[in-house]
Amino acid sequence: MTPTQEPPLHLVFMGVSGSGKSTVARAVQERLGWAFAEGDDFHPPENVAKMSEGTPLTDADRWGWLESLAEWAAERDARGEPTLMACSALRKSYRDVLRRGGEGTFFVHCTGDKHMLLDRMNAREHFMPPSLLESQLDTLEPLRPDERGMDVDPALPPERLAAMVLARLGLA
Ligand SMILES: Nc1ncnc2c1ncn2[C@@H]1O[C@H](COP(=O)(O)OP(=O)(O)OP(=O)(O)O)[C@@H](O)[C@H]1O
Ligand SMILES: O=C(O)[C@H](O)[C@@H](O)[C@H](O)[C@H](O)CO
Repeated sequence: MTPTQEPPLHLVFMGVSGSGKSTVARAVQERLGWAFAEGDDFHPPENVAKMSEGTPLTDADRWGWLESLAEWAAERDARGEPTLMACSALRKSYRDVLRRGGEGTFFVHCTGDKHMLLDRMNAREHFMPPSLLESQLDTLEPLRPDERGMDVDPALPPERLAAMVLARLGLA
């Protein structure tokens, strides 16, 4: 019998702005060395301009951006390569687009205390103003039980979170 090959994993670090998805994704990237896409870098300039001036994105602003991220993963999936991505992926319908990147798509939802996130957003230099956190939280649909993924708490140190993700996936 031919052994069946597992599809490549595509780990998507998701959550509202300031939830630490890029930080934990980079900590995992250091351990695994897989290709990494920073969702912020895939936004068209109009989206960045909108967020910078404190206007939340709409669904219509997000579809093309999500499709470009799914295409990035799908290209690598076709070559049998696993990937890492940081993308807010706030709604289930957005995650449905990202799942087109490959059968092995797995979400890591960074979800923690709102005040801690606000403090962290206030302390950093970034185009996303802290005033947009509220609309991000209003838009957020947490992972449903039938979606492949896990929650992590960004109050923990990034290296610890990376170890938890690797352990959960049997990659430690
Ligand atoms: N686990 C952590 N422990 C301590 N500080 C953290 C942790 N995760 C993130 N931070 C800090 O919180 C801030 C936000 O983190 P990060 O940029 O990774 O969030 P993000 O979800 O990618 O945000 P955005 O989507 O807005 O770019 C950063 O200043 C980062 O250094
Ligand atoms: O869906 C969205 O509203 C956007 O993706 C935002 O979440 C930003 O890209 C990011 O969080 C800011 O850094």
